[in-house]
Amino acid sequence: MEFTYEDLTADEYHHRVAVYQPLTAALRELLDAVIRTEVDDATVHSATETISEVTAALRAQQIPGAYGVRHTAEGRGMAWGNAVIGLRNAIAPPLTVVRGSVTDPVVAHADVELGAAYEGPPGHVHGGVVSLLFDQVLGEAASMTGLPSYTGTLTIRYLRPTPLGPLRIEAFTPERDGRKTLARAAMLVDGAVTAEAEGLFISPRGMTPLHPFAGESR
Ligand SMILES: CCCCCCCCCCCCCCCC(=O)SCCNC(=O)CCNC(=O)[C@H](O)C(C)(C)COP(=O)(O)OP(=O)(O)OC[C@H]1O[C@@H](n2cnc3c(N)ncnc32)[C@H](O)[C@@H]1OP(=O)(O)O
Repeated sequence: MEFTYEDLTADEYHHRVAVYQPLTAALRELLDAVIRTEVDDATVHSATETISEVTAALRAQQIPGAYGVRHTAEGRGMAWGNAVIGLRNAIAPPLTVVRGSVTDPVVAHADVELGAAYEGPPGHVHGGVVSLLFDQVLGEAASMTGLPSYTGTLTIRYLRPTPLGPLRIEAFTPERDGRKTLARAAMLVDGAVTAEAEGLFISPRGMTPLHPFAGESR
């Protein structure tokens, strides 16, 4: 697995954010519209053709595979294809994880609003999506102990169905033991817990330690 660096100035970085964030937001709107539309067949056929044309235009110049996990020389994370936080990924909710201090009782949190694209049970969030969100927030909380870590084991306790709409995830103080870190988190809707998660995160041998950090993912 390779993490790459992009030699971007801060201005170039912000320029790319300004270019791609609206594109991703527009596509996210499109995903929602496709699920909820009730227009006639001719309009659907016409929309399909238009979308194919847009896709062809974007494919005119492409990288060969996935986006990868890139960082700027200043250390800004650019996991822009990431399934949960990717700035260029319209299927990412998107989640912005706000990290505080590793000594805070809630070390990290994320607020997100999930719409029709994340449905499992009627009107409620798919269980796999709940797990997806927890994985990212727990992983970021675990990595705040100084070692970036991969998920070894993830256990979710689904206490009640989580309705689509706004929700919050809070991660609590992680417990590090060498290369292993235990992280816990809760999912809340209107202040009531709908699910709890516990994950064991393991840092592969030889992983470069991070300085403890605060801020936002992406
Ligand atoms: C300014 C810059 C900002 C940067 C900001 C960065 C933020 C960064 C945020 C990242 C946020 C990511 C959030 C998403 C995280 C994913 O989604 S990661 C993707 C899913 N996970 C994977 O693909 C992991 C796949 N597995 C592996 O790569 C390897 O099995 C692992 C997990 C690295 C472990 O391999 P290993 O190091 O060779 O393990 P090994 O030496 O055999 O065992 C070490 C210890 O762990 C235990 N262990 C090993 N595997 C497991 C397991 N699966 N379960 C439980 N225990 C295990 C062993 O029993 C052993 O325990 P002890 O005997 O020491 O007590």
